[in-house]
Amino acid sequence: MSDVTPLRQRRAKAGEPVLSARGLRKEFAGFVAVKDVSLDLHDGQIKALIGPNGAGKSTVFNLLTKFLKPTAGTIAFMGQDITRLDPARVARLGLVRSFQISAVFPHLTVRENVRVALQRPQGLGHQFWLGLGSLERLDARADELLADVGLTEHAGHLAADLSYGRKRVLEIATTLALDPRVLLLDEPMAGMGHEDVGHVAQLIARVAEDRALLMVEHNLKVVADLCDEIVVLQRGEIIAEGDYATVSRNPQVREAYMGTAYIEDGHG
Ligand SMILES: Nc1ncnc2c1ncn2[C@@H]1O[C@H](COP(=O)(O)OP(=O)(O)OP(=O)(O)O)[C@@H](O)[C@H]1O
Repeated sequence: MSDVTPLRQRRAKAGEPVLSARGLRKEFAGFVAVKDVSLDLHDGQIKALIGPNGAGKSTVFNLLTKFLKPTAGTIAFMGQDITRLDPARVARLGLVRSFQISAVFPHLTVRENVRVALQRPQGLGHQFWLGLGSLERLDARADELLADVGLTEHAGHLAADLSYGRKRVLEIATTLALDPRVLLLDEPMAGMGHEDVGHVAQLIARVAEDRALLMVEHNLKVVADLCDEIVVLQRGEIIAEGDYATVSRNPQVREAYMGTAYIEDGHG
C-alpha cells in the first residue's frame, strides 16, 4: 500500500538535526540495556524505533525524553545540550512525548481535556493565552485543535465515552496543545482496531508536516507507510537504519525478527 497510496511525501533531510543523540548508553545495575546509540531527527521527518521485545526501544525513548538519565552519551535539542535537563524543562523547549497509556481525564469533556492541556505550565501557548486573559480565546484554540484532529463533533462528550481510538486521538490533541517542535510517540497504535489505525496514521502524517516526529511502534505496516527512516535495535544496539525497504532486506534484521514478529520487504 505504501507504494500505491503514500500517506505522505518522504522528506529529504536538510540542515542541522532538531534532535541529536550521540553514544547513548544505559546500564541498569550493570546490565547494559542500551549501548552506543546515536541518532538524528530532522524537521519534517518521521522516524521509527523498532526491534524485537526487550531490544531497548523504551529505554532509548525514555532517554530521549529525559525520563531516564544516560550512563553515558549526550543529547542535543536544536543545538542545545539537554543531557542534564529534566522532562518538564525539555517539554517547555518543545520536545514533547505522549504516553503509551492514555493520559486523558475520563470525567472531563473532550474540549475540557484540551483546555487543561492548553493551560499546562509547560504549554508554550500558556503565556500567550494568559496575556490575552480571555476564556473565549482558550475555547477557540481548543476547538481549533479538536477540528485539526477530527474530534469536533465529540467536543462536548465525556472523554470516558470515547472509543479507544478516539481517546488516543484526544491524547495527541492534548500533546499538540503544547505546540511541540519534536513529538515523541510511544506506540501510538497500541491496542487499536484496523479503522482507528488508518485514521491515526493520517493524523500523524498531518501533524508531522511542520515538526519532527519519532515513534516506537510495533505495527510494521504503519512504520512502512509513515516513516522516512527506521532505526532497528537489537539487544540495546542499532543493527540497521534506513528506509523501510532497506532495513527489511537486511539479513540481521530479518534474523532478529524471526519467530518474534514478521517483517516484509516493504512492497507487500
Ligand atoms: N528499570 C530497569 N531495570 C532493569 N532492567 C531494565 C529496566 N528497564 C529495562 N530493562 C531491561 O532492559 C532491556 C531493554 O528493555 P526495553 O523495555 O527498553 O525494551 P523494549 O525494546 O522497549 O521492549 P518491549 O518491546 O518489550 O517493550 C530489557 O532486557 C529490560 O529487561
